[in-house]
Amino acid sequence: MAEQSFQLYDTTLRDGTQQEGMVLTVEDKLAVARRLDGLGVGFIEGGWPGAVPKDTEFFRRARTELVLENAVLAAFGATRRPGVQAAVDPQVRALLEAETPVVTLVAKSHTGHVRNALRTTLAENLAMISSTVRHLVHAGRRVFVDAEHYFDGYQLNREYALAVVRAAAEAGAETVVLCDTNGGSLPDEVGAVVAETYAMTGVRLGIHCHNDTGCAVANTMAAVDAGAVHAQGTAHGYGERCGNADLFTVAANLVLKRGREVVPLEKLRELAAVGHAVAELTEVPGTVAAPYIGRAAFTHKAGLHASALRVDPGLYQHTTPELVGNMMRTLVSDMGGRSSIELKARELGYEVEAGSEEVARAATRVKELENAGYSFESADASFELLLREELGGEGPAPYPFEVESWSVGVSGTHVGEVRTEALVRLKVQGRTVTASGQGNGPVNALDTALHTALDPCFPVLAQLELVDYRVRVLSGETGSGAAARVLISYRAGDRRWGTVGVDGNTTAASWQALLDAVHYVLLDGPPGRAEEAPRLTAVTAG
Ligand SMILES: CC(=O)SCCNC(=O)CCNC(=O)[C@H](O)C(C)(C)COP(=O)(O)OP(=O)(O)OC[C@H]1O[C@@H](n2cnc3c(N)ncnc32)[C@H](O)[C@@H]1OP(=O)(O)O
Ligand SMILES: CC(=O)C(=O)O
Repeated sequence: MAEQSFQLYDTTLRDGTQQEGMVLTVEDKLAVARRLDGLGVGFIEGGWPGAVPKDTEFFRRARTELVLENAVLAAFGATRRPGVQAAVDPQVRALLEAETPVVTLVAKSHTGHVRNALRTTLAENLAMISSTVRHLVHAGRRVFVDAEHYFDGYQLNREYALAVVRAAAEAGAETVVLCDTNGGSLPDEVGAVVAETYAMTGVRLGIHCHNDTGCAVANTMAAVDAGAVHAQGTAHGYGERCGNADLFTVAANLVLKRGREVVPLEKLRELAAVGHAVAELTEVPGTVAAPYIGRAAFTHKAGLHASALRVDPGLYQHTTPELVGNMMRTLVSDMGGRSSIELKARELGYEVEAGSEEVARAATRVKELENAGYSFESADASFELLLREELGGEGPAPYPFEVESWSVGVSGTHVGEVRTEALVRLKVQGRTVTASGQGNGPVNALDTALHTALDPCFPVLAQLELVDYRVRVLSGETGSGAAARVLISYRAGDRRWGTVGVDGNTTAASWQALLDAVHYVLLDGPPGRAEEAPRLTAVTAG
């Protein structure tokens, strides 16, 4: 196929919203469109005006509220109904009233669908495609045709599927997009059908894949390799049933693996940020292990991986994370060794060497503690405290307060009122401070009491916000017989970190995790962490 300009086409706002659980307001859709435009995608399909009232409203508001710098807006809809003129078909009129430069028409290309779903003749379906495309082109629209069920239709009746492609192109469609609507095709089949279709029609082809065999991205890449010059997808692969091809993965693959700059390289660096922003807006998170942009995409847990990564990150990474706005991370766990500790320590800002005794001690302690039920993967603050103890070389760091005692009481009344009260007794700067706190449970009450006691002396603690609390019962899983592991997540400004506690008693495990958080902040963890300062000096400064 001769070199043709490549189109990256996003259908998050149409096919993406066909995903179970995805409900977007017009405001959400406008915001998602702005983020995708910022990424530099070529086309944004906004919805189906005339069919979905919210989408009609989206296109109405888009005229004044959506200023796109990169993308061209497309309205999606069906060909005219059988036996009706395109000009008077209300849905075709709604497509024109959306006033978008591009209209994408879904058209049947599978004879079974024409006969059984549309309940019309094969000839009338071709006429529906031709007349609708001509009508829209005549009205000044660029028209793309999504040939629905193309791959299944091609297997059933190749001549008819090809006739649909020709009819659309001859009527003026700019691109005919071959759709694996049921998502059941495999890459070799998709590649072969795209190549044959191009060889027999010479029409500019696109690809739209669903993920029902887990092959939507692979099928899209196979289609591109076979000559498709327009690829459709959705953010995070959102979409009907198992979803669509993930547009973020497709974009990164095309740019980094095929050298097709479907988005500029500098925009690709925003891929992860755009992915997270879209997930926030839709409230449907992408998967942690999503290629390129997932939190785990460049995260390393195994010790042997860490040991090679110290020498050369390319040894366990297929590309450079920064190219897609991601970063390499190391997890500390019982599956790591000294190299994992070194890499994690460096990530946290400490200059250490895997060969040092301190690092070896930290690695041993992590293995022992994890065997006793701790988990440091998401408790980076607790790990940093452990590391500092080892690097300081003098046992526990000198915290600026001591715990004398703590207690929690839960009481109830005959009318069902439940009261939880915590009492803490601390030695702060030479004085004994007693404080109480109430809460909706023991952790909340202890947290309140700690803040009441400490915030007046250490105002930085006021920024510490407990955002998540998880408890896992460990019966029989650990060497020590400990019963509960508590993980607490905190936020201060835009920083997040976690702590861990393990004990036979859930409240005592929670108290450990709460104390770690306070210690961490007071030993110059976030907030107010001095990024530039060598971390080790802070240990001795206490
Ligand atoms: C493969 C895809 O994902 S394409 C996108 C699919 N998206 C959607 O369906 C979301 C928006 N859809 C809707 O709001 C509604 O289904 C509408 C407005 C399109 C149609 O609503 P209704 O008229 O109430 O009918 P219903 O939802 O039962 O759909 C059946 C009708 O659509 C027709 N139809 C089905 N596929 C097509 C098509 N590709 N082109 C034209 N008409 C079609 C059927 O022939 C049937 O028409 P009939 O009632 O005149 O016999
Ligand atoms: C058009 C479309 O969404 C499909 O065929 O899957």
